[in-house]
Amino acid sequence: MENICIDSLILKLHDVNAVKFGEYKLKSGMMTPIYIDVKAVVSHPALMNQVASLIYQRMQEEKLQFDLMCGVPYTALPFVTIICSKHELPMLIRRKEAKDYGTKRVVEGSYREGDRCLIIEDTVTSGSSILETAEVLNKEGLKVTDAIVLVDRNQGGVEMLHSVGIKLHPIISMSKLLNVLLAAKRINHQTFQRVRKFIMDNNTFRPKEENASDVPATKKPRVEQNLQLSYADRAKLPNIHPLASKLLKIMETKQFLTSVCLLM
Ligand SMILES: O=C(O)c1cc(=O)[nH]c(=O)n1[C@@H]1O[C@H](COP(=O)(O)O)[C@@H](O)[C@H]1O
Repeated sequence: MENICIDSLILKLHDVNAVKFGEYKLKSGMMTPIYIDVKAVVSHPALMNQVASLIYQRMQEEKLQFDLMCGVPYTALPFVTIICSKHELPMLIRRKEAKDYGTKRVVEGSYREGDRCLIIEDTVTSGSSILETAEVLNKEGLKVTDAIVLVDRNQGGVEMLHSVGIKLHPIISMSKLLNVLLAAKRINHQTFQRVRKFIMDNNTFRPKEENASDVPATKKPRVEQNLQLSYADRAKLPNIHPLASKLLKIMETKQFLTSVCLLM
């Protein structure tokens, strides 16, 4: 029953262009062949309600204990509003920037020190956006132990958040999404394999002991994973030094010319 529901939701998300294939830039700066654009759902009220119901269903299945709910700004806000209004649950709004007038608050709503706050997010890649919101809530004296996400891109967000004591509960995983789209012939085998490979090659999480310098893994992809990329792809990596990028581009051209010479 749950599977049927998730499968049809994935197809509806694809119908409204909330699942995009092409070349998109992630928050980390990395280029991706797939982008989950949950914002597209806001113009489809029936789908909005369905997503909100699935999030609520997940909260119940996991028997999550909390005093308040908060969405990661901005896409998750309408879903949290629907859930909190329908089930009469208290919610908080986290501001991205503090106001420089009025109350100057970064978290709007009523809460007490020690209250448990459940975080809701639309898409997770590295988990850094959820962590950022959790840190803001922690500074206000709130506790965050759990978060729910509509789409987990399977790129290390669950593991990263686990390492800081937050349990992430994904509703749709990237692997499930790709399998459903392939089975429904919404994408072909080539796209399926290309996106799957990108996801597998670009896990953003590195455990603490490996990450000795404490640089976030999102900003420091695995060297061995990068070596599997072509020279051209390595030249496009977000934190590549401009000189290294130039050299890699030259190497790509040289490799191409060598192949042409060999063919002649
Ligand atoms: O930039 C992203 O990583 C990203 C990928 C995607 O497919 N869809 C998407 O909405 N995002 C954005 O990236 C955020 C999650 O990335 P992390 O903070 O790395 O987990 C989301 O809050 C979105 O703003």
